[in-house]
Amino acid sequence: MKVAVLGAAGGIGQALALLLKTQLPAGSKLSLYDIAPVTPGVAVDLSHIPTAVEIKGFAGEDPTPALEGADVVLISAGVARKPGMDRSDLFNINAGIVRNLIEKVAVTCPKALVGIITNPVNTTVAIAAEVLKKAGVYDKNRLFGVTTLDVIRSETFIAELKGLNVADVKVNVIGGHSGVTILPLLSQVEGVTFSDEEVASLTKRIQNAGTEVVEAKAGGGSATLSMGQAACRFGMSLVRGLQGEANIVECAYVDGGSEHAEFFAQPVLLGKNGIEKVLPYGEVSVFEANARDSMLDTLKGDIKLGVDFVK
Ligand SMILES: NC(=O)C1=CN([C@@H]2O[C@H](COP(=O)(O)OP(=O)(O)OC[C@H]3O[C@@H](n4cnc5c(N)ncnc54)[C@H](O)[C@@H]3O)[C@@H](O)[C@H]2O)C=CC1
Ligand SMILES: O=C([O-])CC(=O)C(=O)O
Repeated sequence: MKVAVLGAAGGIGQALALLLKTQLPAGSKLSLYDIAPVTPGVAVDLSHIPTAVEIKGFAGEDPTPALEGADVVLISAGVARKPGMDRSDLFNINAGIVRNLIEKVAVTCPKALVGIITNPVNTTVAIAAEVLKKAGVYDKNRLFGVTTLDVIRSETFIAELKGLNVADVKVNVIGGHSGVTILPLLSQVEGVTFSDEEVASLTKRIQNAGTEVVEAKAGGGSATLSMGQAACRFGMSLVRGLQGEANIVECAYVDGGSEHAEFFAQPVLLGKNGIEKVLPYGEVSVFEANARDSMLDTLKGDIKLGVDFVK
């Protein structure tokens, strides 16, 4: 099993690489790439951790050596938000970065499962799909926008509010990954009920959680450590699925034939070819149905921006 992290010298990339070095199955290879010259050094640093995961670091303009033979590619390369910015403000820089990296993925490891972390995810995933289509190697079951941070935040905040053991909290988060497009399905959480006020305030907190971190870091970046954990959870689920483990389900932003939009975050069953099955997200409350329907113009606009960028 070979996992490549692109953007590996960054805040998310380093946290993710550390977690993968300690959690990937024995015999795996971990390949780190970033334009930053420190990247081979990050790999040397991590190589001193005693796990049976072989790690190599690559810097410079060309990610090809890092991508050769990769089964899973996780991409966090790009710029992060500062206070006052929206995720969509990152489009101008990150769109081109994702396009260029995916062009290399298309040539070097077209069968890899690709998880896009780089914002704005609603748009960068559409860019990746268009690039892969142009190259003639698009497989909708192998491309994912990583929305796991919305899921782990929801788990954490629900457990805190309701005094639950966080390990027991399961929640689907559907839609996309920014503002109103993030929709936690609180009505489905087992063993608890929420008042209308709690639903409204908790939904808003989950939707704004990225901004909560951006403001708390006061110009020093956005979520990196919690995102490292989220990306590790998602990446490990991709790996487990590839290894044939049963019942691996994660919410992710995918081209899953949704009636709502071309890309939509919902639960997917993972397996040896990526998505084995797109799962229904289940019953929703009236509040959730309204929130879902009213996000769609925003989400579709974000997707169109990505498609138009490549076309
Ligand atoms: N999907 C999600 O839930 C989340 C997404 N993000 C996004 O992840 C991205 C990365 O965030 P951080 O790690 O905090 O940023 P960072 O600035 O700490 O790291 C980004 C890294 O990307 C590298 N980079 C830039 N251009 C590159 C290229 N062409 N090829 C390879 N590497 C390149 C930089 O050298 C840097 O090391 C941002 O776009 C951020 O908005 C952040 C948090 C959550
Ligand atoms: O908010 C940001 O810019 C980073 C992000 O996507 C998140 O923390 O959910």
